[in-house]
Amino acid sequence: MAQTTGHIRTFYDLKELNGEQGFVIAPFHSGSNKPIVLIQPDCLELEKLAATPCEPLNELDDAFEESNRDASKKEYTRKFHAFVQPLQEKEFDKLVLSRSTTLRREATFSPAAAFFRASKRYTHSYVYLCYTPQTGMWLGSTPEIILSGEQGSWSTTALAGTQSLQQGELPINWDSKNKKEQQLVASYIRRQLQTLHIQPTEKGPYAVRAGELAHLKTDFHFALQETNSLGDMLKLLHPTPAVCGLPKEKAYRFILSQEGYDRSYYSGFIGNLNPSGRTDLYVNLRCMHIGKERLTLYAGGGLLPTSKLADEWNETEKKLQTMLAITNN
Ligand SMILES: C=C(O[C@H]1C=CC=C(C(=O)O)[C@@H]1O)C(=O)O
Repeated sequence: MAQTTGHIRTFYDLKELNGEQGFVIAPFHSGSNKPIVLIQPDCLELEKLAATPCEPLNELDDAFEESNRDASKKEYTRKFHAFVQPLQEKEFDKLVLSRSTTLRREATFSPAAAFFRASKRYTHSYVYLCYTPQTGMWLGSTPEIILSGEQGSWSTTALAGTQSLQQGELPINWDSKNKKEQQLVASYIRRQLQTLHIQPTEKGPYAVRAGELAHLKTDFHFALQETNSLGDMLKLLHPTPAVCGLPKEKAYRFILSQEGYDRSYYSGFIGNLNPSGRTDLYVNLRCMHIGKERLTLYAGGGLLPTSKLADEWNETEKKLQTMLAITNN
């Protein structure tokens, strides 16, 4: 889908999405040059656009690429200790530490071809390719729903804990760290829904696939009497402890000040918002920013006081593979 005419809508508070309809891309944290962007499509047949010359990627890309340097293993190690210490001192129950890595964009790289490769390969995930002048171009394959539904029937999920598939199959056993990591997300979601007097029905936790990885997931199903406050609900859910931490506000501030780089649209959310039709919004994970000269890939992982540096680093490496695997033919 595409919006070919009119102004693109931008917002700085999720509440402003109440009553709005369109395709949304929201950052982890919205600020002066990181708006929540709402595309209101007027064209659903992209073939018709093929004849229209494309605008070149705008200047934002250069600034973007400048501010997103790689976090080396050394830098990651320093941050890992800076995150684990307050966890061990019980200031936080959970913190998600993430990083980005940058690759040179090869002349042969085609965003559309990468999108089709991802769609074919990641049948269990939501695969998107999105460009707006405000956000630049993003491609992702995410396993995590933040809010989906239509009419009276809605759902959200608690997805956390990571293991590799075992000979292509879902693992049966999960260690206590992974279980705890996911339980913290599930109990946060329960609490947030309770503040709206919502008593969801639950399914899980159960193991699900995301590319070559497996996660633990709990589904929460609930009814909504009216759908004009989806922005309020998103504000209540985002950022979940699958990408942020607990306690929420304190963890959010800690990450913004200590993670040392701008997550941009990684770990925000993306998808269709339609209060009078169907909504399907996903946490923006396993994604990359496609710049003029560089590709910036993102990945993070939930830390608990017991987390081990080598395991967490390896987990981010594996998550980065999701996008790496589709950048080459
Ligand atoms: C933060 C990410 O994943 C989240 C979703 C599933 C499992 C996660 C984990 O095991 O840490 C993360 O909470 C990411 O992919 O960058």
